[in-house]
Amino acid sequence: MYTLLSGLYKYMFQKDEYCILILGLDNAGKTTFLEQSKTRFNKNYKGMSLSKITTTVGLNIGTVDVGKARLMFWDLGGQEELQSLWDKYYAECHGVIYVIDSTDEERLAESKQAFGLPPLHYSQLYGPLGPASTTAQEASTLGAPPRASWCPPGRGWGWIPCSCVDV
Ligand SMILES: Nc1nc2c(ncn2[C@@H]2O[C@H](COP(=O)(O)OP(=O)(O)OP(=O)(O)O)[C@@H](O)[C@H]2O)c(=O)[nH]1
Ligand SMILES: [Mg+2]
Repeated sequence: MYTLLSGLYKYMFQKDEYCILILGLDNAGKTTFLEQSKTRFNKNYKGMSLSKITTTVGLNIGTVDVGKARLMFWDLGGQEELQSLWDKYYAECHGVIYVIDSTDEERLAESKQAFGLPPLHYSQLYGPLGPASTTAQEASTLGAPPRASWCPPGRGWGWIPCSCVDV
């Protein structure tokens, strides 16, 4: 009886958990995105002032509940010396959000290079990365690498222009 009830409870209330990496160059807006997501989706969360966000050394972890899903975000530091740590998290994550500051044209090439990691890293990814929301051509215009080099075959991907400040 206990097993039955606990199974029913889990079915009704337990959320599916997914780990999402937030990557991108330093100053791209990763932590701002995480703070805004927590503020927007977590009812009782009192967001910190965006002006108080400083560069991330290590990682920030944030949880956001969306419907029956619990998203555990890992926001990693984007400074060059920290980028070598990114691939240590791929095997554990279900998806990646790669943040690019599209107004920082001088660093678009650098951003593309930082994400254009060897296919080996990406083959460790599993789970859908999200619905396709734009074409490869549009992505390419903004400096994103061609899909084949950064998204494993059969995985979903999307390209979503947004602002994390004017929301
Ligand atoms: N205009 C504008 N500014 C933004 C946006 N997102 C972030 N910023 C600003 O960009 C700066 C850097 O934001 P962070 O969130 O600290 O960047 P980060 O990617 O976490 O940087 P690291 O922790 O160093 O890797 C801050 O001054 C933010 O206010 C945005 O959507 N629009
Ligand atoms: Mg940060």
